[in-house]
Amino acid sequence: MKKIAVLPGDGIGPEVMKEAIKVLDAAQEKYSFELEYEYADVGGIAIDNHKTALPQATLELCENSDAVLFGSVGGPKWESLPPDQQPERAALLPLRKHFDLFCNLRPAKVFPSLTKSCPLRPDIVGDGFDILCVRELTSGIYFGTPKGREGQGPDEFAFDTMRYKRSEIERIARMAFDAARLRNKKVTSVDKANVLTTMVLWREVVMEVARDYPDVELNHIYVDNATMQLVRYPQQFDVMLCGNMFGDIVSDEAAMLTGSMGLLASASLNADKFGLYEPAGGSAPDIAGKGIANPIAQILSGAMMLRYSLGQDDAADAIDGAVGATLAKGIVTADLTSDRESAVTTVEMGDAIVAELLAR
Ligand SMILES: NC(=O)C1=CN([C@@H]2O[C@H](COP(=O)(O)OP(=O)(O)OC[C@H]3O[C@@H](n4cnc5c(N)ncnc54)[C@H](O)[C@@H]3O)[C@@H](O)[C@H]2O)C=CC1
Ligand SMILES: CC(C)CC(=O)C(=O)O
Ligand SMILES: [Mg+2]
Repeated sequence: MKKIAVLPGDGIGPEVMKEAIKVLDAAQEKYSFELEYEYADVGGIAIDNHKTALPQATLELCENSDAVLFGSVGGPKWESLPPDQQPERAALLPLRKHFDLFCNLRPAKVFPSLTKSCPLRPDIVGDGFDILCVRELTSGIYFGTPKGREGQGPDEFAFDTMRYKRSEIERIARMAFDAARLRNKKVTSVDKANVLTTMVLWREVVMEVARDYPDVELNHIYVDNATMQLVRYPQQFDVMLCGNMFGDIVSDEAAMLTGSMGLLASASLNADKFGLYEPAGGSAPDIAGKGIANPIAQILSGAMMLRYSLGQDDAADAIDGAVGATLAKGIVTADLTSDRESAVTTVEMGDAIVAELLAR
């Protein structure tokens, strides 16, 4: 029996988490394994209930679990709090740091039946693309110190520090090259080495690591060009290796190119392969509570958890297959169609994926 810390969080988090658990329950039934779920508050709901975004009990639950399934945190209700008490900065970033989850995998792949939902022109999207964004998650400008605000009036200023250690770049680069070896053997390192000193070091270290992977092609691209090339010709990319901030931005763009933010799952792993699994998107306050959020990113995050932390590859493959087959039947949530009348709800999408999984 494996223990899973389930942290639904805020906004659409609890809605999509319910569907992911439903699918994981069906997978257990079909593939005869057992998961024990323990739920805990995180983010805004934890501020409301426990006066802190990351209660000690939640952290201890994660420490005592085999994996963490995370929804999303944050929203307008908590935006007026001091920045360092807001859910994203006070819960998600500390969780990532605490478990040293430096490797964030975000696979953006077009489901064949969704080429119509892709915002690119049909002649550009063609048969689709398959990109793995490998994002450094525990360093860079999101974590560098000092950061702060000083002064007053027109002279008031604010600053963040972008900092990367050689060892931090090396370990994420190795993850990217290892991943590329199992795919199409191409790494594109996204940087801004023409301007940022940290990115000069980034490029140097990536080139050094590349020497150990002569079978993998390495390219470098500046981040501004990368975001443009993604919409011009996404098929040119296999593995995109990014620092923390550029990976955050590039992966949202890649998600939308597959049809919706609600499709992009992610795994955040440490060196021991302990993982936190969450959709790449946020709490989507604009649609929260309406029952229309796409649960697929959360469901596929559950599948990634089965694959990377729990050794249930067959069940993970079956969930991936059931999602693809459901979409292929034309069953889509509102984010994937302009014909809102035909869209299914969050719950109906979860039910359809469960039915497909059990029928396979
Ligand atoms: N990992 C996390 O917990 C993250 C939390 N956030 C937080 O979430 C809040 C909202 O952030 P936004 O910038 O608006 O980004 P967001 O990703 O929550 O939403 C951006 C757009 O994508 C849509 N969207 C996202 N997920 C969807 C889904 N599953 N189905 C259908 N549509 C979906 C939303 O409706 C919205 O129009 C903020 O407080 C932000 O800080 C943002 C990103 C990650
Ligand atoms: C909310 C941020 C802390 C993170 C984010 O946008 C992300 O990880 O995609
Ligand atoms: Mg983001």
